[in-house]
Amino acid sequence: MQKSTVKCRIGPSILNADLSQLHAESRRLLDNGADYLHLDVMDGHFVPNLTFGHPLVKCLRKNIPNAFFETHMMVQDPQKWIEPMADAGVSQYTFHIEPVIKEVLPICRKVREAGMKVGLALKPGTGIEAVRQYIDHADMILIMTVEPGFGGQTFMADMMPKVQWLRHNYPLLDIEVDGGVGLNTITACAEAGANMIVGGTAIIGACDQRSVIASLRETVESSIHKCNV
Ligand SMILES: O=C(CO)[C@@H](O)[C@H](O)COP(=O)(O)O
Repeated sequence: MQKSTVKCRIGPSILNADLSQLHAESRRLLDNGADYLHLDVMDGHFVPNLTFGHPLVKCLRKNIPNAFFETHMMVQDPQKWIEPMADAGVSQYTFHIEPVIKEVLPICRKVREAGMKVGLALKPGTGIEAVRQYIDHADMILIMTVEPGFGGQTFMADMMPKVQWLRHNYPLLDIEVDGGVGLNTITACAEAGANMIVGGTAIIGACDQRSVIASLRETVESSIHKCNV
């Protein structure tokens, strides 16, 4: 009988794309093999940067009806945007636990009730113990490998023990890494056990997006395969 296992999925972050061409850029990423789109929502409070909100996601959804949309909510008040993002057609609502540490569980419930998957995100300074009790209420844990707020930063390899701990204890959990992930850093992520890979500048800035996405996938799939033989 085939062992059940996690699947590798590559989700480009569109943060550093030409946002005036968001539909075309998103289409191109999906045509080049992306499994989902990672949409970085920043409110200028939780992080010192501002991007876009549910109105833009809704427009994108109208043009791209079928792709899996993950919103990475880098916002101070994630409760506030659950309904608007569900209405905009978001598939997975990934929020940071830091500003809402006492309300994580009710927020997870509300996200599910609104029809979206739940992702819980951890900043680099947040230890895994902060999320442990909520893992069973989430579909995915996002381990940030840069300080959230900007694309193009240096990958923090010292976040890999968090990924390793999660994979060791939760063999079937979706574990995402985000920040500075590209061809030079994917092996560390894959070996630690990440299966959902967010790539920003490494994919958006590539001349050949298809081959970068394929290489990232190959590295992750070969690690998943090694763990299963
Ligand atoms: O959430 C963030 C940054 O806050 C990320 O999604 C980055 O936008 C990824 O970009 P690279 O670090 O891969 O360039």
